[in-house]
Amino acid sequence: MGGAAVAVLAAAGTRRNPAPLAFLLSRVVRGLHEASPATAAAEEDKAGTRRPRQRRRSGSSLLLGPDFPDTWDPPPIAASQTPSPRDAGADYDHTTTIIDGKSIAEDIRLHIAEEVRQMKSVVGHVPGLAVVLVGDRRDSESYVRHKTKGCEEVGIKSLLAKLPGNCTEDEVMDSVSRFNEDPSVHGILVQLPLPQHMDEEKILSAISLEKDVDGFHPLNVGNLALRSRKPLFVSCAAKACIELLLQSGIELMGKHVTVIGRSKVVGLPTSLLLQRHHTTVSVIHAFTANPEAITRESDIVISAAGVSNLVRGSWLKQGAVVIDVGTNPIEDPTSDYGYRLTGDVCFEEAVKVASAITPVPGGVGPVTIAMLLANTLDSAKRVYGLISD
Ligand SMILES: NC(=O)C1=CN([C@@H]2O[C@H](COP(=O)(O)OP(=O)(O)OC[C@H]3O[C@@H](n4cnc5c(N)ncnc54)[C@H](OP(=O)(O)O)[C@@H]3O)[C@@H](O)[C@H]2O)C=CC1
Ligand SMILES: Nc1nc(=O)c2c([nH]1)NC[C@@H]1CN(c3ccc(C(=O)N[C@@H](CCC(=O)O)C(=O)O)cc3)C=[N+]21
Repeated sequence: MGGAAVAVLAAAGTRRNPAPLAFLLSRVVRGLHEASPATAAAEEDKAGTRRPRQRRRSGSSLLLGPDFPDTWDPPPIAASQTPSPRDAGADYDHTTTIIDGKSIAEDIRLHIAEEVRQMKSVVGHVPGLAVVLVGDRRDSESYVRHKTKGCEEVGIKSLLAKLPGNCTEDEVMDSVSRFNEDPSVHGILVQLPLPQHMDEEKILSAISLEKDVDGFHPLNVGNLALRSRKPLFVSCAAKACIELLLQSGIELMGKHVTVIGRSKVVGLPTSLLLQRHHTTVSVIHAFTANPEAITRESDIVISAAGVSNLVRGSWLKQGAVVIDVGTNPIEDPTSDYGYRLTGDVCFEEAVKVASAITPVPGGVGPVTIAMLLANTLDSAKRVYGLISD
């Protein structure tokens, strides 16, 4: 293979296959929805930025928001026969697409901001997201800062309960209860990991099902797994992985996807969500023998193990698509915060083999945060009767 050329998949206009944004909210939100596309387009024209991409048609596989579950329905024949522009495994002169998660997240935030503005004008309220942060892990503090900034950008009210690492479990439970009862809060996220002396399951179970924007509640996970069921919320990282693939024009149906990791935060919900998109899923975990034999057979590899450089170039089939969820802080005294982030994938090797790959940072992370905002908006819409399910 010759040297890999690298293209950045960025703004909508330059995307090879501007797959319609699997967009939020839309159809069932009368009143709110009707004004949305025109207003957003007008604003973006004014700002000289891009137009929103087309919404998915009814009956196709919507991912985000209330229309989520029809991903079980077979896609229209025409769509399924459309060859992917970068069919994984195809023999071609190699150009690797670097999938730009920052840009995709920015698009999503633009749409959310518009919906929030309309919600405010129609019902006089904005969505609210509450985060419970225990301890002072630098990476957790950084993610929470990103969440707060994201909220500010789209007009979502953000609340933070910051507790010391040596606080009691009851104090954390009290914060959760307060947010459960606060009508201005529509989503609650308890930042993980919690300190070791705390019972994570007990604390997460205390979050009201209707405010479980992380999608960790057993009913949400169970409904994600069951055909014909509708979870209220789906894990933000899982949604981010699918959104990145769809936005990059990668056909999912019938593809062999390997997910590395089986946690409730990423691996498990991602493998379940992928099945709703008719992929064949292999799951690799810490006890899997010879994982590289499985990834080498895969059209798409999604890694969420939390292990730097786990996935080497030799683990990938030529032309595979790589989604690197791993976000691993590595000590680095030369960096401002004393650490830098690496993914699970050895990027320098993988970029030579893959047809498309997400970087770390700037790949899955920003889209995960955008999905958290989307879940919070959906939750508020349910409360204010703007969703009919
Ligand atoms: N970018 C983003 O938006 C997000 C990034 N993350 C990042 O994703 C990574 C995973 O997060 P999370 O799921 O919460 O982590 P967990 O530690 O909860 O889960 C890790 C999973 O990976 C598996 N695993 C660990 N080591 C190996 C290995 N050597 N080979 C194969 N599988 C392995 C584990 O297997 P087993 O079950 O057998 O123990 C487990 O299922 C982290 O780096 C995290 O920071 C997380 C959320 C969002
Ligand atoms: N209850 C809970 N829900 C979570 O979803 C959850 C959690 N706890 N605990 C930790 C993991 C990790 N996670 C990330 C989210 C965004 C970025 C992100 O935005 N990353 C940026 C860089 C961030 C930075 O520079 O610090 C990027 O990759 O470009 C990363 C990681 C969510 N998690």
